[in-house]
Amino acid sequence: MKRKTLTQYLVEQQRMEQAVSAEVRLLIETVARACKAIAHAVGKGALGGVLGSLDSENVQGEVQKKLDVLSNEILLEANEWGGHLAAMASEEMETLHRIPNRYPKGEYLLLFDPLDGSSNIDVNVSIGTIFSVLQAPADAAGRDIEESDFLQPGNKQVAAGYAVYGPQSMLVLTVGTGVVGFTLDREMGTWVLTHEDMTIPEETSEFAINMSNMRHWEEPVKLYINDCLAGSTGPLGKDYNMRWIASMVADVHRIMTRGGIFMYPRDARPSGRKGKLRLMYEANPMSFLVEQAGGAATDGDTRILDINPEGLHQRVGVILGSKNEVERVGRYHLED
Ligand SMILES: O=P(O)(O)OC[C@H]1O[C@](O)(COP(=O)(O)O)[C@@H](O)[C@@H]1O
Ligand SMILES: [Mg+2]
Ligand SMILES: [Mg+2]
Repeated sequence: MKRKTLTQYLVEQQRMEQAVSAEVRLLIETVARACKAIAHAVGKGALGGVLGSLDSENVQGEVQKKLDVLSNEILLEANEWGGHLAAMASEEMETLHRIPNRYPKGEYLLLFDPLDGSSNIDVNVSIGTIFSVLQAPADAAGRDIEESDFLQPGNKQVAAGYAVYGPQSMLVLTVGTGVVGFTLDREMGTWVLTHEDMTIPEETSEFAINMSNMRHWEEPVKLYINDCLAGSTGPLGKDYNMRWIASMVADVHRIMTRGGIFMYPRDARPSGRKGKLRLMYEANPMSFLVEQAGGAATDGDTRILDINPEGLHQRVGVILGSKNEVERVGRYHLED
């Protein structure tokens, strides 16, 4: 059986489903090309001199790894001259990056976490790239894009996806017509459609959370996890399994494949009150994908895709995955 490539899939989405414009199709192809270059750099590891940290910190005060910066540069360079973007924003940059005047401009905005799971880079565990596409507001035509143009709720995303650099490199994508997955054919250098119609089972008995933060969590999360730990003799009546890779991309990819619930909740630490993960670069694109695959995503109280962002680097509590389990955690919050 001859499989479709990413290009063929996108042409179909444009011509037959009218799910993407020609610009978005080209934009996604450009992001995918950049992810291929990042996959290549990741694969070289110590041989390519890409492991280890730099002396710099990003805007969030986190030490930057060489691969954080390299991946950011690859994405910026690949997308600058394509003519489909008005501006970009990244977890690794303090403010937006407007398309320079020497290049043609388009009407879309691209946001990304260039390298997700930074703590796993040097230990050879799966990492990834997450991206989100928005349309610039109509009144932005003919003027410079501002940060406020990016501050749209996640339900306005035109497309979102992630690449996971693991035993295989995969690109998982939604343009609002379900979720599909492509595997990188390393010999041919092509993204090949291998996972059609990815769906998350509604039920699960597998949770993912960083248990070392337990003492800081809010009460509903503590109660829920305690009930999971109580297993089949506890109130939930079943034994749970636990996984925590510490790369959101890899944890979400597992959930996309076999279900589960992923939680990085708000907590009582000054650094955790608003959550750890970033709304615009991590929570929104992943929530769009998860919902398109039949799952759910909230911050405990509110659907993530309905949150009105206040800042580019805003953080948020994240609870996402199998629908019935996410709703269950929502009930713990309601009872609080
Ligand atoms: O080290 P912790 O607290 O378990 O946090 C892990 C989480 O942090 C992240 O690595 C944050 O992303 P970055 O690596 O892009 O900063 C998530 O991918 C992951 O889920
Ligand atoms: Mg990240
Ligand atoms: Mg990152």
